[in-house]
Amino acid sequence: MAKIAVIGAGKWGQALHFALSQKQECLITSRTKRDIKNFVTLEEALNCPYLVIAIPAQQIREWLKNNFKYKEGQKILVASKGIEASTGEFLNEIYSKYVPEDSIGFISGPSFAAEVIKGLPCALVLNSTSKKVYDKFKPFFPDFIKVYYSSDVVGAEIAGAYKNVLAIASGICDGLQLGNNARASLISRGLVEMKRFGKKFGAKKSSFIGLSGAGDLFLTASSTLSRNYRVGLGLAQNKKLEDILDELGEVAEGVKTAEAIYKLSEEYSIYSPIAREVKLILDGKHPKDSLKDLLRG
Ligand SMILES: NC(=O)C1=CN([C@@H]2O[C@H](COP(=O)(O)OP(=O)(O)OC[C@H]3O[C@@H](n4cnc5c(N)ncnc54)[C@H](O)[C@@H]3O)[C@@H](O)[C@H]2O)C=CC1
Ligand SMILES: O=C(CO)COP(=O)(O)O
Repeated sequence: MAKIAVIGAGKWGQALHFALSQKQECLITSRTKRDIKNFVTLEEALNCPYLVIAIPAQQIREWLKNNFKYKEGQKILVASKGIEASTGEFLNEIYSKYVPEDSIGFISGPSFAAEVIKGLPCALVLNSTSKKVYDKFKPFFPDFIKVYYSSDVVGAEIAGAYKNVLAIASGICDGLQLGNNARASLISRGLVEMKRFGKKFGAKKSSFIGLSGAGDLFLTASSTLSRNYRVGLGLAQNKKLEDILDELGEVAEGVKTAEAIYKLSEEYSIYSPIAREVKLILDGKHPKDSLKDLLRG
């Protein structure tokens, strides 16, 4: 009987399923039936003692409410990266109503699904307030993934969510052909910005200079493999957001997360100029006007 199951068969769920199938049998489930080895019903997946949940951040609250009942002893790994836009709540806060804190972990770090599913090497961080969660999940991972431990759940979550917004900004920067200097400036100021934001919520500085922050930011903000970066490219071409997202056909968490960061920054008086401009561009501001405001500010 399989011990571990992935919930959500999007790009990341499938890549994690591939990775976690290297050393043991791993089940997978999603809303619609897929032709994937070891695809099972949701009920069967939920009976496993180890679950990896890879559904988009904005859908998690509803999904938990409708489908999830924690079983004593279960360990949960959350693979999503985003902040809920309607409430500004972090994922660990949403999950805390369903899963005991010592039984849940959050994965972060640079990891394009398209490379993981080819078995290319990468390094991730498993963030949990309980090291036991890391000790339990680590043996499931294949040799091509190095998994580090951190207790900074909030820092990892903020870094993973914020970098998606910065990747949109970077895509806009490249789409406008502003050059390599501009992109490097944007990324490094973005790193400072996400660290400042994280500090307000108790995140550790080290998470931002490590894999969860700089690692994932450098990756996502400089590659067309990133959906968020591609959203930025589209915005720079004055395409409508709706059309960009339709064409993408996959989730770009930065779109909703920009809204969440904007709201939280207003509420807590945090200076977040890049995230703010991304939110305004998503709402229709011209990217060139944003650029002028950022350079002036
Ligand atoms: N693709 C990647 O390289 C990586 C993605 N992530 C994160 O993983 C999460 C999922 O991303 P992807 O799998 O890439 O997105 P995707 O767009 O490829 O797939 C999303 C999946 O979630 C499912 N889903 C959507 N709404 C649902 C609901 N209400 N109930 C149940 N399932 C639902 C969809 O059916 C689909 O299978 C995101 O938060 C993303 O930021 C994290 C690391 C890498
Ligand atoms: O989080 C990711 C890589 O670590 C994936 O980024 P995108 O969602 O922008 O493709």
